[in-house]
Amino acid sequence: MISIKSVRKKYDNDNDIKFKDYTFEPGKSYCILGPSGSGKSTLLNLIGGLISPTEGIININGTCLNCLSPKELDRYCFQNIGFIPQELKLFAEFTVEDNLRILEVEGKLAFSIDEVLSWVEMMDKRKSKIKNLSGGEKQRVAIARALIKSPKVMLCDEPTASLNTAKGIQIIELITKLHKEQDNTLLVVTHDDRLTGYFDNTLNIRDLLGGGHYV
Ligand SMILES: Nc1ncnc2c1ncn2[C@@H]1O[C@H](COP(=O)(O)OP(=O)(O)OP(=O)(O)O)[C@@H](O)[C@H]1O
Repeated sequence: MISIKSVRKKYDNDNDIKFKDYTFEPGKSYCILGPSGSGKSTLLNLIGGLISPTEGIININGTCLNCLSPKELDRYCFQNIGFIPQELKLFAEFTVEDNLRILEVEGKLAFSIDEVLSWVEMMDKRKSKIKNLSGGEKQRVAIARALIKSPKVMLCDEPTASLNTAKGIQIIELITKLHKEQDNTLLVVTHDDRLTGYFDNTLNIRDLLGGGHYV
């Protein structure tokens, strides 16, 4: 279960975003829709522990994220959260398998590289450098990288943004299929309203914003 309570993020330049209290149920998938600049990435980054709230509490399965020390937070997020950012942050000069292998220095991985690459149908590209892959293939590597820890929470920021419609749908089908198999809680933020049918729940970011920014 993920709950946000009285959460507010005030950026240095006075952008001030307040979120309504909300609980995301365990094992469910959520699509959060909203236009550019509406606060989708802010919400995801807060839940993923990448940024801290100015006020409020973010609780994941009984752990208050913003009560942890920076070191505890790093460890918690590594073990419990699979994050697929909009900019995938893969190492372009490294091979597919080396992009996964470098995670081993951070901690024990739940699955083998072979397992996760077979789930995302990338076994034949394991020796390819990231810079030589298509957008959809890179997205598959990012999915494998997030899943290899068997996280209880999966967060995806605009997973179809750089893909054409057919490839985008394939990626969403893959993410939601793996979510069901792995029984994690899945949050996908997107501006693309063609994706809504693939999720247990669809929210508009308006439903989650509590005034002060987006009205
Ligand atoms: N680091 C930052 N410093 C200051 N303002 C920021 C920062 N990050 C985001 N913002 C502002 O907060 C608001 C919400 O941004 P956010 O990135 O969460 O929106 P978004 O819905 O994810 O947009 P997009 O779909 O374009 O990624 C915007 O007005 C943005 O300019």
